[in-house]
Amino acid sequence: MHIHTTSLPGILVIEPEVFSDDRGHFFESFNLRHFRETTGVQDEFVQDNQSRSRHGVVRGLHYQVGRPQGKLLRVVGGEVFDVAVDLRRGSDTFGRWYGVVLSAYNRRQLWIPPGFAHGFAVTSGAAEVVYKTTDYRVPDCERSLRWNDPALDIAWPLSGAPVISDKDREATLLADAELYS
Ligand SMILES: Cc1cn([C@H]2C[C@H](O)[C@@H](COP(=O)(O)OP(=O)(O)O[C@H]3O[C@H](C)C(=O)[C@H](O)[C@H]3O)O2)c(=O)[nH]c1=O
Repeated sequence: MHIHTTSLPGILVIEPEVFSDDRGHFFESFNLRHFRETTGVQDEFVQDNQSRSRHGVVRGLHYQVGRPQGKLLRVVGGEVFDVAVDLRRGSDTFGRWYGVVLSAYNRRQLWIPPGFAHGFAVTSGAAEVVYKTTDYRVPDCERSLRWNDPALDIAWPLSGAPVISDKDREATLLADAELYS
């Protein structure tokens, strides 16, 4: 497992060790002891999520106030451009975003600690995203940040208007968003 720091302190890109032979390949997609030892992250994961989205979908930018979720993401089919936005009031990187391509091919994983909004754009025909969270979903705590907020200026690799949910169509701008203290 190789750990890469990013432009946003706390956000990590993880590349698993892949064992290939003439049958195909094997890799440990998650090993709690190894994850904790190599990243130093001690958060506990309590929920696994999986979503499938077609080309051009943007899911996000989502976060929970009061019950922030850390997320460990990977793509098991297709490819996405995955984005985290720092919403921690007082952070040196507040309002800044980090994006990375996650795909079934590159097998990269992304660790996003609590305190960030998260979203992704599907750049393949379809994408299957699986991720662990460090707290449960609490519907009343869910918030949406506008994917195309000019204040964020996220360089989404989209060729046209994305397919988004009604919830995301009504998302909040950063200037009006509830933040993490
Ligand atoms: C997130 C979630 C959703 N749901 C139900 C609620 C809805 O009936 C349905 C779809 O929910 P939603 O449209 O909020 O799904 P996404 O737009 O993929 O939301 C996720 O997208 C971004 C990328 C995230 O990082 C979050 O994990 C999450 O907000 O699944 C559940 O039952 N449990 C859950 O944990």
